[in-house]
Amino acid sequence: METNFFAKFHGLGNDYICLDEEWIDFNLDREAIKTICDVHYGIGSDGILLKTYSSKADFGLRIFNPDGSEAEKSGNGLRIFSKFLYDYGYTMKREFTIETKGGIVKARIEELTNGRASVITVDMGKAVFTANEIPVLCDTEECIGKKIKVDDREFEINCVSVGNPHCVIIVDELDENIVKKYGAKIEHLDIFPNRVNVQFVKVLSPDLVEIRIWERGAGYTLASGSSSCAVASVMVKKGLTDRDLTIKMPGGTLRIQIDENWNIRMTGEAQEICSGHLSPELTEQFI
Ligand SMILES: N[C@H](CCC[C@H](N)C(=O)O)C(=O)O
Repeated sequence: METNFFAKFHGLGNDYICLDEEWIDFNLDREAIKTICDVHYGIGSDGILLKTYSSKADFGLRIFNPDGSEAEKSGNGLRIFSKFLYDYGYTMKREFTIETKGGIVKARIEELTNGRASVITVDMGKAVFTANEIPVLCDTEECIGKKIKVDDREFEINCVSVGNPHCVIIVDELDENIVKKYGAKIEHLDIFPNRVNVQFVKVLSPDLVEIRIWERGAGYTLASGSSSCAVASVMVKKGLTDRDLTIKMPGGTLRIQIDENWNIRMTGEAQEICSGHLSPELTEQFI
């Protein structure tokens, strides 16, 4: 590994830049994150995955959104990070643990293609519906099937945490314009003290749903692993699907399995895009 080395990956079109905290010579602060994630002043990305030391798991991971905020969990991010660890020789194991701000998860390299990780499974932890653990301000213990009004429109929301907070809205038809207009407003509602990720979901069959995503701190993305975990948990809670289901997104599909104790397993692909070094003219701004 060399100083300021980076590798860029995507998980179903949700892209991330991997950095190793032992190999960066600048301060990865809010401004640095926003610049690196900017498509004009930086590389461009839906976020940064920073490899850190962990005393509790095999590896540590910090997850940053392109607005500079830090997330507790990222499903696509965890598959990508697992691939980064395996492909770049940080581990020879096919199964290992990763400590995130939202808890310790277990990753498994399911398939290799040409010796590189291609399909990864992550045990993402448990779905939590208790309102004050999400958090969401709500007059009942759980915020399931609650009606809210946003400007001129009413929505029925179902809130869940999978380490990071989510607001799931079931619709008959998916409309990208609605997602972009109201996702941004819902993200910042006062009832969500830490903001929230928003998903609109259309049920297609007992084992297939389609979603559109507005991510906290990132906006409209083509796919989201933790969103898929959140949606699957709400679907099972409301009895709308099987416990083993496929989530269809613009960027592709993920398989999610929810067990009787609300443990979530996510399986899907991750692909490398490019690698290289951040130039001194970029990083010297942040020393
Ligand atoms: N924006 C999210 C983190 C990234 C989630 C998404 N990219 C995924 O794959 O789970 C948050 O602030 O909680």
